[in-house]
Amino acid sequence: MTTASFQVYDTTLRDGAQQEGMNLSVSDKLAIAALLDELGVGYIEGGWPGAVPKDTDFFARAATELTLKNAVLAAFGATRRAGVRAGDDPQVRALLDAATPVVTLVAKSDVRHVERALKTTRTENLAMIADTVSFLVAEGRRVVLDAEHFFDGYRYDAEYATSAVRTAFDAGAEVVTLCDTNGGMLPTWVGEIVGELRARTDVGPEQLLGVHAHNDTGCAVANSLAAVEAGATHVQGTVNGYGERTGNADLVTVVANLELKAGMTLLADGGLREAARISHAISELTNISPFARQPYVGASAFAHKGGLHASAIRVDPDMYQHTDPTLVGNDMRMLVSDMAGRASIELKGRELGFDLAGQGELLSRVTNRVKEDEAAGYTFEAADASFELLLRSELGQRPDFFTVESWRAIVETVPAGSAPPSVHAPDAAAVAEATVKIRAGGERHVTTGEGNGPVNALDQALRSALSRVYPELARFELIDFKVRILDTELGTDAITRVLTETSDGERSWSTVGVGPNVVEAAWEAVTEAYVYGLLKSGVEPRP
Ligand SMILES: CC(=O)SCCNC(=O)CCNC(=O)[C@H](O)C(C)(C)COP(=O)(O)OP(=O)(O)OC[C@H]1O[C@@H](n2cnc3c(N)ncnc32)[C@H](O)[C@@H]1OP(=O)(O)O
Ligand SMILES: CC(=O)C(=O)O
Repeated sequence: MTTASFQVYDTTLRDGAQQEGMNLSVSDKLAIAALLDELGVGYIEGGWPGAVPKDTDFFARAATELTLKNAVLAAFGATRRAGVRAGDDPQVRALLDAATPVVTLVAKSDVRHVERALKTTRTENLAMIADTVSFLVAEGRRVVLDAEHFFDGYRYDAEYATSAVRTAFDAGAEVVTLCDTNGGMLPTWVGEIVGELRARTDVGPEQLLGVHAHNDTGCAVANSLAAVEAGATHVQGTVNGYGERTGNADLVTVVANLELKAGMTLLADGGLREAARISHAISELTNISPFARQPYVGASAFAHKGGLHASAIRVDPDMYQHTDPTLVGNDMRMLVSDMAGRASIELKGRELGFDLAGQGELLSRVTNRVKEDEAAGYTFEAADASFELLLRSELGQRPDFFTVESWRAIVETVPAGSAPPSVHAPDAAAVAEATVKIRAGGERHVTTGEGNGPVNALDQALRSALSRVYPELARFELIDFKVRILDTELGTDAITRVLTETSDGERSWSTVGVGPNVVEAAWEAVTEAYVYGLLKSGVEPRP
């Protein structure tokens, strides 16, 4: 929402859902609507009732299942068809049946679309706008008119595009949204056109010009801001920039810019501070991985890698940050890598709960070790747990839960039937067996494990030995395993890096292993994961 004079209008559930690969259930849409309301937007466009059956259901269920405290719902649809009365057009009636306070109509404002897509006359298109808007207003609806292809249409025939806007206002529309439907505009063009349109159109005090920008030139956010700068007071967009083709203006970025840079107050209840959480929660519901480099709310938006950056940030975070991440619910993070310096290590240490200030010799040692290990193939920015264990070993604080005497793994093929058949050779199955010898709990343990591969077999054998001493280990589960060769020109002879992610059901941690042998690299990553997991479970070491 949303002040009386400025409207924040979300179209994630309508235009966002037009993104390739997005398929939301009605329950997903209801859950997203609740999150958008929490974010504090003023308007939630729920979909196109009467055209998309799921959207018809959404509005029916929303009436009883959705309690909104900040937003109102808008139903989206088109103006009446050519040659019929608005009240007789089933699509228009379906908009009424959705029973929303706001109805948003898409209408043609580019004369080429009127003549070639709608195949009607200039006059009839204006009549379609006037009739449908006035019909809905008479039925007690607040009407937003989305002037499709407005900017392209204005550049082609400004007079006609302007007449579409005037017609909508004259018929009672509260908002006319200027759409960059093809997303081909640049900010200067948008600013000039909105300024010119305002000069040509006598927009009344209760009438708002809006903007709806697609991102095909990568300028959707900039175009939205240019329109606002030129006088638009209703801005449309989608959370995470979802939408048709390359998407819509990312509404969170637009609003964050307007609130944090232009000093406006737009979201109800200080919703901007919840933006990162809500953006990620919506990613979960859309099942589309969050984009780490997304402005403001992305995981990397305030992540610092360069040693020089860290060194200045240690003095003042503002030196390398354009704003305070907590204002959008995000966090500053330090990344440790071969680009780290002593300041990066000190700040990362602080993030992990270690006060390393003033320990110059230790910081140099850890920095050098990180650089050497990274040169050998390790990557600590993707493996925070391995970095903490490295730091602890330099501090003399790495707990000794167990010691490994030796391990071995054998892989062999057996006739199909005794194990699931191999994908490539249906008559045979590859199976693995491993033996580990470790010391833990004051005893020597020699255990074996079987698995569908050597890592799985080693993991089984290790668990079987360790769980006798550390039953807590039963909760640990490997949830991701990534292998990469580091010197591609050597092919199967290359050094291998393994990254693992392990979970205890509540949180997860990442470790890294490197070696000329993939099983050796995996063994290192897996054993480090168990050490870290036991450490964080608060288990007393019993070596
Ligand atoms: C820019 C945007 O993103 S607008 C939103 C786009 N979203 C969608 O299209 C999703 C929902 N759409 C649908 O379910 C279907 O396209 C429907 C139900 C709307 C129409 O389906 P159909 O009747 O089978 O027509 P079809 O999709 O082939 O063509 C669209 C029709 O709408 C007409 N039309 C297009 N824009 C408008 C408009 N602003 N006002 C009135 N009619 C319009 C077209 O001229 C075409 O008419 P025709 O069938 O007489 O040629
Ligand atoms: C209305 C709309 O989604 C567009 O013109 O892009």
